Amino acid sequence: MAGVASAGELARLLPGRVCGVAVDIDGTITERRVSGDFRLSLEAVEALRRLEDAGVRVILVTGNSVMVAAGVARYIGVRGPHVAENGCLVYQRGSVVHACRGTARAAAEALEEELGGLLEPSWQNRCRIHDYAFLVRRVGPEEAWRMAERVLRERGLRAKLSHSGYALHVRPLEASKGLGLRVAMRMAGLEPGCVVAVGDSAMDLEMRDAGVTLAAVGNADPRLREGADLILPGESGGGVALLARAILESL
Ligand SMILES: O=C(O)COP(=O)(O)O
Ligand SMILES: [Mg+2]
Repeated sequence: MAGVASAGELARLLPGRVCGVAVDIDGTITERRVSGDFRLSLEAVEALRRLEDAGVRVILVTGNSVMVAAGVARYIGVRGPHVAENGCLVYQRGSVVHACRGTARAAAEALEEELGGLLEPSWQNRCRIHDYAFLVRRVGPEEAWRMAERVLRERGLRAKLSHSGYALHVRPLEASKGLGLRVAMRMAGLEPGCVVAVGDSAMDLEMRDAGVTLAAVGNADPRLREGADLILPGESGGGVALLARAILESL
């Protein structure tokens, strides 16, 4: 269990000189971690801008589509590269790198056919290529996951299911936020040892595979709190603002 860092001790838990931060979007730089509430935290936006101005690279790492990731990055003003579709796409200045070879499109179509009343396709699915998202209706996420697994098994479709706390994702087997983050760090010339990642859901544990320090926001999913290197003493965007302050003070 990662220690809950106070704002004061946070700086001591960070790598020597932080060169970059990898931040999840929904639940992490939003005001709250509430499905359907996507309002960005203005203190997190300010904090990310201050990090960029101080030369600390900001990389968004999200399950959202590349269009959403690119839009959020543009209007916050963070350079990237940015990781979309839960690690499958890496975007920078108009060009896209496919970190995944496979696509879960056929699996997504099967879920839509068989579970249409329970799984509502995300509006972003029309501009996705590898990873597809569904809003869960009328049943809990665990029940939806079990039903989706059954459909994929019966259809003989091989795909990975993950839940972000906001949507059920069906992904290529090789998909991982860590895969996309490794590609993004390579493009940015950043060593994983000086990058701090921060997220809110169990899917963000995948960022640890990229060799970075992983922080959980204070209100993160318990599985992320358990597996992270540290837990921030603030919720969602408030936690990111505290992390940024500790990084800026350590520079
Ligand atoms: O796309 C989602 O389901 C959640 O997005 P996130 O990865 O930025 O939390
Ligand atoms: Mg999230």
